[in-house]
Amino acid sequence: MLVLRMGESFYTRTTETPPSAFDLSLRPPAFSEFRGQEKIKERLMLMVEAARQRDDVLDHILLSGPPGLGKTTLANIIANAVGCRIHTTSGPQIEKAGDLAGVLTNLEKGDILFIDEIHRLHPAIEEYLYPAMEDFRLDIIIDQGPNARSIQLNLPKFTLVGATTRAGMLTSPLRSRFGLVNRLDYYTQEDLCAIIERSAGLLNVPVEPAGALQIALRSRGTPRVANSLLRWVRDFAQVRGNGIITEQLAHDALTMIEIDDDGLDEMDKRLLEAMIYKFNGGPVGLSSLAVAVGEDASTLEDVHEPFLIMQGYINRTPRGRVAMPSAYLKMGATPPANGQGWLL
Ligand SMILES: Nc1ncnc2c1ncn2[C@@H]1O[C@H](COP(=O)(O)OP(=O)(O)OP(=O)(O)O)[C@@H](O)[C@H]1O
Ligand SMILES: [Mg+2]
Repeated sequence: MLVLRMGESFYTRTTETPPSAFDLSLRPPAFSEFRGQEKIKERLMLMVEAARQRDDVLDHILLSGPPGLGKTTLANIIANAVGCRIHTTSGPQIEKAGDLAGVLTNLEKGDILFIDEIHRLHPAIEEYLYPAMEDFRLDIIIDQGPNARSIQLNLPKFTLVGATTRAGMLTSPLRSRFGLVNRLDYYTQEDLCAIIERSAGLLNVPVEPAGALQIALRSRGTPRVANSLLRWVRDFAQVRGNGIITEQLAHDALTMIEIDDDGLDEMDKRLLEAMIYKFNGGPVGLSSLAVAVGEDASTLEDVHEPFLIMQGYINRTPRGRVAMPSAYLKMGATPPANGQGWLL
């Protein structure tokens, strides 16, 4: 139950950290410009079409996956496709039940409520979401003690789009209330090349296909990384070249910021180095690794680890993280002959 004291008012805080102008200008506004994630796109387009035919509101949608793969972008595309307003907030921003009530009572029929980092919602607040999602109802208690009165607010039918980098941290009651759960995957080189060429077009920078490929190879399967590397290469091309992004120029530009041919950055390499030399290949716990490399554990888990696991450099076992043979080779070390570490 939501408890509001008399005189306390609902208020909305739907302002998340604004994305940079650069991000906004490159964000595809429609499904037709959103490259890759074909299965997810197809499902979402079908849902939008079905709702349109029935003149109904979209079912709730969960988008999960590592940072920078397009969750926020897709939420905005969905809102554009249904032609409704999108209200954006995030798990940590909804501190009190009143915050949620403020957000929910601001919605109009068909609106999209986008909750980023939904896994960080407070469990007590999550409970108010259940009836809101299922029956479009909010149960509120006004005042306390003998004056307490219960009020039920009917909400307009809305669509909740939740985004999370940690689908595993969502409680099952919350997860089960989403009609469609989508997990975004890392992008292929081909898709990344197309995204880079599109962004380059918007930025008015000529890019040769081989130049785009050099950037794509180092983008860790992530459009956000691709766009920020492109921005750096554009600066480099302007100052050190003739403005055109060729293969050689992209290579020189990316070498200057120490991103290797496999897209590993300094922190990835520090992580592998620590695993191999400090922890003898593992198994090692996440918090020990975080201390060893001087990085926040959740950043390691959300950003670095999924990519290193996908590339086969490390593995996650019940006893901790272990370095795989390719990690040893990458760092110029010899994998242990007895398989200690990675075979555990
Ligand atoms: N499929 C795509 N095609 C073109 N550009 C894309 C695509 N996906 C993402 N982008 C670009 O990548 C950037 C990051 O995407 P977005 O902000 O949607 O990621 P996110 O999954 O919400 O990340 P986070 O988990 O950090 O919030 C955007 O600026 C957008 O321009
Ligand atoms: Mg986002």
